[in-house]
Amino acid sequence: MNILDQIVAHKQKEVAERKSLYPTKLLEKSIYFETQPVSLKKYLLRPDKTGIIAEFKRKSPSKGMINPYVSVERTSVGYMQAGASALSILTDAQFFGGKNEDLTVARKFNFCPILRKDFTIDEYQITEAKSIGADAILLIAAILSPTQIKTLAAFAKSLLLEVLLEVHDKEELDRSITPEVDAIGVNNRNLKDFTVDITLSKELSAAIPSQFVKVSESGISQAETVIELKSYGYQGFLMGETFMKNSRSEKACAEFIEKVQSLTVSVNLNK
Ligand SMILES: O=P(O)(O)OC[C@@H](O)[C@@H](O)c1c[nH]c2ccccc12
Repeated sequence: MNILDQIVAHKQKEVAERKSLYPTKLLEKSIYFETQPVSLKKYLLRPDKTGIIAEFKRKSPSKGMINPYVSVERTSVGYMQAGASALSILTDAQFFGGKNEDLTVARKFNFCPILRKDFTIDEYQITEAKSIGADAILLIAAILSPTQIKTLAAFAKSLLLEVLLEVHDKEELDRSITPEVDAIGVNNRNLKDFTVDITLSKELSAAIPSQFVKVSESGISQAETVIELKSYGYQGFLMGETFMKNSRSEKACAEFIEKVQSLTVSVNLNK
């Protein structure tokens, strides 16, 4: 079984367990059902920001342990102070070392949009995302049918959550695209074998209709890459490891963003 199949098999069990432990009715009592979410889309389009979605990720199947003891409070606040446009918080425990509480902590200390990064296969997880204070959820085309994507995205919208749809090739993009989603993320990492190739974002950019915000995901480590991807129409850049592999992830993020900003100034001067 490839890793993606293993994750989905585990998720199915986990969701079934959670459903009986914390029924939907209980989740709906959360205060976050009464608060207005912050739009990820809007923040990514703000001209005063760089479009970086900074991710909090302790470990991953591809890299193993990255930064197991790091503080979510310090990192998330630091990411936002560094000028990130949004946060992505991995809540999967088994494969990424995350938990729902990480997102709740980030929510408590930040006003920015927060993407709940998990492997969503069931409406229950969307209610859960809302209940912990998320503003947006991820749907991964590789693990969902087109009908599931449409239904799950519509359900997210009904809870005023935005949807980032992740694709890894043209075929996935063509079959999964639906007006219910807000942004399309091209994952440069192949989730089946972990190879990373940024050219994928460049190749797929023209095939993404302009009504969707374009996000390039994974494997970005150079400020120059962000500038290049911007010229291909990308407005969002999802970055985890480049920041998280440093003991002071927020400092790495601040330095990266400064570099992007100074390169942006020189690109504009040369126009
Ligand atoms: O750490 P990186 O290479 O900067 O990648 C971040 C993010 O794109 C990656 O964590 C990711 C993209 N899609 C996912 C789906 C599930 C879990 C994780 C991911």
